[in-house]
Amino acid sequence: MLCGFSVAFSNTQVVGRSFMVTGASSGIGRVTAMAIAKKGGTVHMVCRNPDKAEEARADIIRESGNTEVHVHIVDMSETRKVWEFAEAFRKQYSVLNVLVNNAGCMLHKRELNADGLEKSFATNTMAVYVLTRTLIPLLQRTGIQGWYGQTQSSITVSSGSMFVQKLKVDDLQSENDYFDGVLVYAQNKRQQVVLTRQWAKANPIIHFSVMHPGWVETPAVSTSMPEFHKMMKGRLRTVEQGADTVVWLALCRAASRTRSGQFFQDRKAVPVHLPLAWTHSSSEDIQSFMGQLEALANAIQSRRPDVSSSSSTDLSNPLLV
Ligand SMILES: NC(=O)c1ccc[n+]([C@@H]2O[C@H](COP(=O)([O-])OP(=O)(O)OC[C@H]3O[C@@H](n4cnc5c(N)ncnc54)[C@H](O)[C@@H]3O)[C@@H](O)[C@H]2O)c1
Repeated sequence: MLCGFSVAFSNTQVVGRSFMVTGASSGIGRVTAMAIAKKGGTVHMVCRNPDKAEEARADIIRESGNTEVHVHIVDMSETRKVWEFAEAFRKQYSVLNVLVNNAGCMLHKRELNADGLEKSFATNTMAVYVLTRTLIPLLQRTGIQGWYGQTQSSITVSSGSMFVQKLKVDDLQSENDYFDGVLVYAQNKRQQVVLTRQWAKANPIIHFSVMHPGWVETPAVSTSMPEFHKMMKGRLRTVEQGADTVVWLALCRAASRTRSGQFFQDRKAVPVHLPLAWTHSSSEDIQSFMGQLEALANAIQSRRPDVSSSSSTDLSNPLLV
């Protein structure tokens, strides 16, 4: 079990550095936002529920004494809203040092967002893709502007469930088979791992990482996997233990000196496939996946605003035909 932060790390201060954490009002995201605030960083909390977000913000300010904590209300399942938020943020702020893609969900019913995308995919994959892609120029600019010797980073909270999934490229919207929310979630988490590798290759100035927090006592587990939660009672990690590697990746210089694009567990880079696994992807599949995300993102960006208010169940949606 983890034993907490190392001595060198406990001396880290990040005053003046700017961090964005999605899903920051509860669980791992909230602990991460708190840890950053306590080290003096500016925190941008991206949350869906305004009341929970304000309650978390007030708690973080009270406990950390840091008032540089800001709330942005965004429903990450709504791809166009994510893009609009990221665009506005990129224009409004001149600095972003670290992006933590933490918001995630496991849904047990297939539902579509206003863009016609399946909501688990939209939240876990498309939101991460659109937010990161839109903010990469800001992360790069921040590096050029003067954080010499300090790397800008993007961290994505994936899951160990991705180990049982091979990237599937022929049904990103989970239209063809019975909708199994656990498998769809695991597939999305594999997609995050693939994305991280591709971004690392394409953007050498930024440090990309993706990680598994372990199995953690959070609302996500108790509400989405009640049976698993019951079975694991007393054996789940505390939320602080679950957030440890995210916080380490976000704050520690040693973390940003590791090779970009890797998957971390307990502060260590580990292989993204189990021994003898069948989960390796061909380069054609990876290119197809990246191409599909790019096409979806471009289609959403180029749509006229009046079209985005169409019905969430509109199967004639141009994005999906
Ligand atoms: N708890 C675990 O055992 C575990 C294991 C592996 C991976 N994870 C991952 O850790 C991350 C954090 O989850 P957690 O365990 O802290 O649970 P949590 O439920 O406390 O946190 C999830 C956060 O994501 C936010 N979120 C979900 N959908 C959103 C949406 N549409 N728009 C905006 N925000 C949204 C929630 O509001 C919440 O703040 C998730 O990505 C999850 O998949 C958790």
